[in-house]
Amino acid sequence: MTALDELRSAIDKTDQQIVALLAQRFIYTEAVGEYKAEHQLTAQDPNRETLQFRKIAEISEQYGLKPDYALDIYRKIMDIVISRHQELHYK
Ligand SMILES: O=C(O)C(=O)C[C@]1(C(=O)O)C=C[C@@H](O)C=C1
Repeated sequence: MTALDELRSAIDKTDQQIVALLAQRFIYTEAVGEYKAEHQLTAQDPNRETLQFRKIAEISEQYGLKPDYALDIYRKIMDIVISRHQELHYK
């Protein structure tokens, strides 16, 4: 195995963990979406997002990750969640 193969194998293992956690997160956000639809709450909650983005930036710094990288990824994740909540709301 070359050094490149070893690095790619480590990336594959990490991707497996990321996707498993992402799937778990979407299970929770699906339940939030059902709750919101039932209680007529808006799909997006900017105050909650502000708190989350602050926390995500802090955690990124703790792990030596550029906060902008994590914030970009989380913006995308939350946009997907918001679209899904809108779907649940109007179904
Ligand atoms: O906590 C909520 O209210 C959610 O809908 C979940 C979530 C998230 O993915 O974390 C998604 C959209 C909201 O704008 C805020 C947070």
